[in-house]
Amino acid sequence: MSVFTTVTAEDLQPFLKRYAIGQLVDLQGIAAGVTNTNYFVTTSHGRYVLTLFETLKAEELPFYVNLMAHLAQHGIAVASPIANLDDDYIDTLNGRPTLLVTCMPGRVIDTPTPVQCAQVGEMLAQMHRAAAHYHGRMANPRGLAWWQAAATAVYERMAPADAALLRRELAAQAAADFTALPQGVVHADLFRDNVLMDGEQVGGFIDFYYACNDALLYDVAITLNDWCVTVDGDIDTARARALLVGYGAVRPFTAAEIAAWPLMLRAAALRFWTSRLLDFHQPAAGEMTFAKDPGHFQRVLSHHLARRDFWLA
Ligand SMILES: Nc1ncnc2c1ncn2[C@@H]1O[C@H](COP(=O)(O)OP(=O)(O)OP(=O)(O)O)[C@@H](O)[C@H]1O
Ligand SMILES: N[C@@H](CCO)C(=O)O
Repeated sequence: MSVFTTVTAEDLQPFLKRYAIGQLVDLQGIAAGVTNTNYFVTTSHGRYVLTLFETLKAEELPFYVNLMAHLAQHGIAVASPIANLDDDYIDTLNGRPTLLVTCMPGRVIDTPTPVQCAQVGEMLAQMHRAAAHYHGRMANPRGLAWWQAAATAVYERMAPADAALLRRELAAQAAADFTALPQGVVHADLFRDNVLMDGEQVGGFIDFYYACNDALLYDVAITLNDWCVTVDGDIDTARARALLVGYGAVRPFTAAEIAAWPLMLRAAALRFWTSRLLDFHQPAAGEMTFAKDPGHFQRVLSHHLARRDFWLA
């Protein structure tokens, strides 16, 4: 469940008076998600999603919320933040910072088709273009230094062969330099469960709370590693090609990106291998965790290491 902070209709009515979105008609807790409390809020004007932030503080939110507003203004399929009558996107309810956004069409899908992957690739490239003039800045909080610290915390609990693979890959990534690649704002967590698909179209990208400034190619690799791999962690060629063609038709890959692609796919796998290892071996005290399988991203990485044919464009 993902209602950590309960909201009743009585709580919501005075809150909604601070907005211009009509009268409350219905309030439903949303079961999916593990980080924040989310509710569908239906008013006489339409359907919205209310998020109560359980860990992020109000002062940490403007980068993400202003980014969503910027992208929505440029026609990207993201939920559009709704401002209150003081012209603030971030408000407070039951002791938590809040955000009210438009409800996006579609649903999370488990088994995407190549056509859906192409649409996600196309929207991701459009998102990168639209974010090019976004003024907010955010260093990647889950970059190399974080992977190294996470690995240090879990090495001794890992099987020696797995720990050795992790050490080798961290050394390879420490020697890599992606700073000359095209940079910009990346979502950095565009897994299937952070995209609503409306049939074959992208209904909306959600959950921008890992967004940051980094190499654009990193975002492509993270997305492909989730949308276009089989259950055993190998690339599904048809889905991968579709996603890359969809992306490249909007923002063609540069020669430097093509050269960096094999190592970037591994970096993106390493990012989630290390975070899942940490969640698995060292769940944060008091946090409600549903640890995801770290072994999956170890297998994704191993397949990338064994691969000889890296097709990007
Ligand atoms: N703007 C939106 N329109 C429609 N549905 C939404 C919207 N935002 C969120 N949802 C629904 O709420 C669910 C949970 O949202 P989300 O994944 O952002 O949860 P979270 O707990 O905030 O984040 P996390 O994925 O990190 O656990 C989504 O799977 C989706 O069904
Ligand atoms: N998408 C991540 C969890 C949220 O960062 C994972 O599957 O490990």
